[in-house]
Formats: sequence, C-alpha cells, structure tokens
Amino acid sequence: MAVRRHAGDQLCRLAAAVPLQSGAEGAVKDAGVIRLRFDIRRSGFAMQVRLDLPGRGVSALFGHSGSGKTTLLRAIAGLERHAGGYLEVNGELWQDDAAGVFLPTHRRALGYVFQEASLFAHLTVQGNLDFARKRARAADGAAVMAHAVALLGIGHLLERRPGGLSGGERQRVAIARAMLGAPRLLLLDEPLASLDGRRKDDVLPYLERVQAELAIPMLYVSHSTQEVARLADHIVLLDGGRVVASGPAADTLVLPEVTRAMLDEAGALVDGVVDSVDAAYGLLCLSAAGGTMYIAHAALAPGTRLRLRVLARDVSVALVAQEGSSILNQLRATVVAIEAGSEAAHLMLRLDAGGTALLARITRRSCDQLGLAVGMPVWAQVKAAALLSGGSGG
Ligand SMILES: Nc1ncnc2c1ncn2[C@@H]1O[C@H](COP(=O)(O)OP(=O)(O)OP(=O)(O)O)[C@@H](O)[C@H]1O
Repeated sequence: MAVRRHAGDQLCRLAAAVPLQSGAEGAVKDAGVIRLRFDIRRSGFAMQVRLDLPGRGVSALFGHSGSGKTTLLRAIAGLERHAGGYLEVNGELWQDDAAGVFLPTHRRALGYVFQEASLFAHLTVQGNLDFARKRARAADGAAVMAHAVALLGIGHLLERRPGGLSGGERQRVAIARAMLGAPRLLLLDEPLASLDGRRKDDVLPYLERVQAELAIPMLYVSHSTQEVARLADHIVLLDGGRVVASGPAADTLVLPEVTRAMLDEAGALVDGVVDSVDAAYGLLCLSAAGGTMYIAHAALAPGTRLRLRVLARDVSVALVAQEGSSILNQLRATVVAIEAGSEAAHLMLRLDAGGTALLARITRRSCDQLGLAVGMPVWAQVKAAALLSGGSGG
C-alpha cells in the first residue's frame, strides 16, 4: 500500500475518489478496511479526517498534543456526535450520518483501553472481569474470558483488588477486560503512558501477543516513537485535526513530515533474518535487504525474523568503504533525498539500501564537504541498531 500524504486539497480529492457508501446498518461493506470520515468542529479546533485503514494489525495514531488523536478515537467510539460522520469496520456499518445510521457506543463492538485502567476498586480482578463480561453479553463469554486471562497472563491476579496491583498489571487487566465483548476493534489511548520505562517493557509483549494471536485490528494512540515503531503496522500522523501522512509503518516513518515530528527519535525500520551467531563476541549476524548487519544480542536460532530500529542519529555516510573503523555495519546505499532536519545545522538523508529505507542525520557542512547529491552511491555506517521485535522463531 502506498503512503498517502494529505494536504487540504488532497483531502477533498480523496473524498471524491472514494465515494461514501450509504445504506442501512448491517449492509455488507468492504471486509478488509476500517473506513472513516469525520468532520468535527469545536470552537478553536476543527477535525476533518478521511482515512482507509487496514482491517487488521496495529494502526498507530501519532501527533503533537492537541492534534486530535483522542477526539478521533472518541468519534469512532460514538462519543462525539457531529454531523457528517461515516464509519465502517471490516464490513460492518457503524455510522453513516447521511443515511441516518448511528450505532450508539454500547452497540459498537469495540474495546477501549485508556491511559489509566479505571477498574472498580471494591471488586477483585475476577469481579471486574465478570462485571465487564455480563455487560458484554458475548455468547461464548466463558471461553473469551479464559482466553483473555491466559493471553494477558493475569490468572494469578484474579483474587486481588486493583489497589494491590502494579500499574503494569492493572493495564494488563484493563486490556483483558476490553477483549471480553469480543470486539471487532480495539481502541488504545496511550495505554502505557502512566507506566515507567521498565513497566512499559513488561506490558508491551502482552500487547504484541494480543496483536499476533487475535485478528482484532487496533488503533493505538501514543506519543512514544519507540512504541509506535515497535507495534505499528500502519502509521497515521495527525496535525491540527488533519491527516498529514498515512501508510505502512516502514514507509511512513521515513517521510520528512514524520521525521520532523519525531525530532531526535527519527529513524527507520529494518527487517532482518538471523544468519549466524557469533557467541564469542555476543553478536548476531543478520541478513537484511541492504547487506549483512551485526547486532549485540543473545543467541537466536538462524532463520529467526527480527525487526530493528535504526535511528537517523546513529547513521553516518562515507563515499568509500571504511577500513580500520570500529563500526561493524556498513551498507551500500543510494541517496534518495536530502531534506531539512529539525535543527538548522543538520540535514536528513533518505537512503535506499537494497530496497530498505534508511535515514542518516548529518551536518550541512559534511553534506557540502562530501558533495552529496540525490542519486549518489554511498556507504551507510550504522553505529547502533535496536532490536524491536522478533526472537520467537520463524
Ligand atoms: N470536550 C472538549 N471541548 C472542547 N474542546 C476540546 C474538548 N476535548 C478536546 N478539545 C480540544 O480539541 C483538540 C484536540 O484534542 P485531543 O484531546 O483530541 O488531542 P490529542 O491529540 O489527543 O492530545 P493529547 O496528545 O494531548 O492527548 C484540542 O485543541 C483540545 O483542546
């Protein structure tokens, strides 16, 4: 899927190109897409959003404070009532204001996880889940409950009250609770924001399990570039109530609009497969589209697929391959674009390394001294790469 970069007039063209389907609630629609159009006007804020999101996987909503991320989730949940809304979720029509269709929140099969878990303090974890299950009235409630408890690893917490749980455990219970209504869509509004770094790392694998094992699409709001890069299959950048960019994660993360919003955390995603293990030096040797890469990591089986994040600030370029350098990873690449950086002294180079997009943040001065230009072959030197996901085999 190509990345869509939106500007005001493009919004109108997109709306014209994708005719809004009207019809009665329950009519069969496109089964692989979440199609939404919302026009929301408040004093001092207007949101005009037209998006077609993949019907599965994680779509991350990213953007500055006040850009409209929570407003969009609330509109999807049926909590914002404004004229001109349209929402279909994998073939189900939830809202089409033009045709007089508006499912109230309790009739939308969705789970909502907030920044704070908001569990009932006087009930045990089991009591909280039972309460949610009764409200959800799912036909196979007991099986869904057992699955959610297992998936979130909360079986040993069922008799405790929320006051006796850590922040990360509370969020795991909240995620399990959101699954009890057999949702067709999960909305997660900064579910890890109230947790410190270690607790975030405790909960992230559970979110990855939910993502991997259930075919429920998730809309995930986060300010954290690390979380977005780790979890997202698709990224939407919002700014001032408008969609600035929307597309597959690897393509979208390297767009200038997105790298500018991510400041120092701008970076690219690189997929690799473990080739071999250098146990003596604690390194994994990976085969990536741009060539061979080494990363410091415990041994993993050859063939294991990994996703790496390579920050722009950790990549430099050279015109010839470097010898006698401490940098292990040098990939052949071509300069695709030279873009303004987030600071006056820096530029952002977009590179193509054998089909994989890389970013390199260099100074304007270095760019001039090397005489860099679009189309030039270079060597990308990768100082560090963080492992984001993978390691479970395959
Ligand atoms: N109930 C409300 N009434 C009026 N304006 C509101 C209301 N809720 C939010 N807004 C405004 O709407 C705009 C979008 O807010 P929203 O909460 O959707 O942004 P956000 O991207 O989720 O921000 P953050 O990252 O800080 O949570 C902001 O200008 C905000 O002040």
